Amino acid sequence: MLLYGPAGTGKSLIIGAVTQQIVDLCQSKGERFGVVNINCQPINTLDQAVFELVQTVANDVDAEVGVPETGVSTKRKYRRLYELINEHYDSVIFILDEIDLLVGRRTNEEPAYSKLLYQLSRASNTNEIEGQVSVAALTNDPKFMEDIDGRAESSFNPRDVYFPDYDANQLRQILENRRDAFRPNALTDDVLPLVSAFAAQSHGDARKAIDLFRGAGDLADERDDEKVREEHVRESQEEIDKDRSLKLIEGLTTQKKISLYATASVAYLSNLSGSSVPSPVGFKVYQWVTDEIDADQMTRETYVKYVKELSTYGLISTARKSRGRGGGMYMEFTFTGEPEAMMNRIVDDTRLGAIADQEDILQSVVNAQLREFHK
Ligand SMILES: Nc1ncnc2c1ncn2[C@@H]1O[C@H](COP(=O)(O)OP(=O)(O)OP(=O)(O)O)[C@@H](O)[C@H]1O
Repeated sequence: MLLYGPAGTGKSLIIGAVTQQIVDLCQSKGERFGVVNINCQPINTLDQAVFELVQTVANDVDAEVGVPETGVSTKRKYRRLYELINEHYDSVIFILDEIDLLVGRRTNEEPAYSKLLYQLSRASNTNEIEGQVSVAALTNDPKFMEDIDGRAESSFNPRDVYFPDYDANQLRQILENRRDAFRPNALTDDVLPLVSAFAAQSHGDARKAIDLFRGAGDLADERDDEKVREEHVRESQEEIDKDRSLKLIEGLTTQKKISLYATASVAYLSNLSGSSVPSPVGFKVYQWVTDEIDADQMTRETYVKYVKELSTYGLISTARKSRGRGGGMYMEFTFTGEPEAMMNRIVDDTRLGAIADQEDILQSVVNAQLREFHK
């Protein structure tokens, strides 16, 4: 089977629940049904994946692993895997969670997941495993099968099971079952519908819906409020959104980070009221910062382009302004979130740390430039 769909739509949960039912059913008939479940995310190579499978089975049946992790061929590991399975199970299902992440080390070779799927799904045909073999591959990637080798595709040839996003009703039912995480009567009536509606609107991910539900509870708890109310849900959602946009910053190139940092510092360190940043001032501060840390210096157009780009992430808004007759036009940047939080996020991982240590000087540069601009 190929279980695919976006994150948090219940793929792992459902395959776990269904196989548990099969295990129980088989047990009542005196059959041994093995469930061999691994998550491929931390695994780098085919060899490690096979070893992980051996370990998982050995653990489950309380047997010796029987092969060393390194220093023997992958073939030996497969052999040990089949040996353990033949000894202890009548039939088996391999569950390979996050299968698309098992790519292996070499780029121009058949990916590791393709080889693994090929081997496991044909192990029954080749009699390496004596009983029935099922393979369930779980992935978020709808195009997963496109990268599978033709040979693997014809032996794996899965039945597709698609897991769509949950809608608000489904999320509500899922959360209903988690009411017991709260004290009796702690939830006001609008909390569950609101969490479900927010979660359905933005992603349909049960894991995130549960996080939001818990976040609202945490907030009420921190404030010693008797009940969890709508406002706790809204604030908790705001926190999550804020954190998400800050995370975006981490992925920016160094030049974009410097541009954003300089602009944010004008908003944060300005002695003037209001935190909008005229682009000529932002650019002067940007030049000062690049000089200080000895980084390349882009033109003013590029600087403005970089900062404007951030408005597409909703971090800032931009407006065109006129300096009055004969003064020309400039852009004005206004931060939607806290400029200080952005600056902190940036210095976490760049050379800009050196600038953060001289905030006094930066502040005087910012204010000198602002005075100059408004003269
Ligand atoms: N139908 C459901 N009923 C109750 N809880 C659910 C349901 N679906 C998902 N959950 C909960 O949501 C969380 C995520 O589910 P799960 O790990 O199964 O998703 P997934 O589709 O495998 O996601 P990923 O691709 O991110 O691994 C888990 O805590 C799970 O218990």
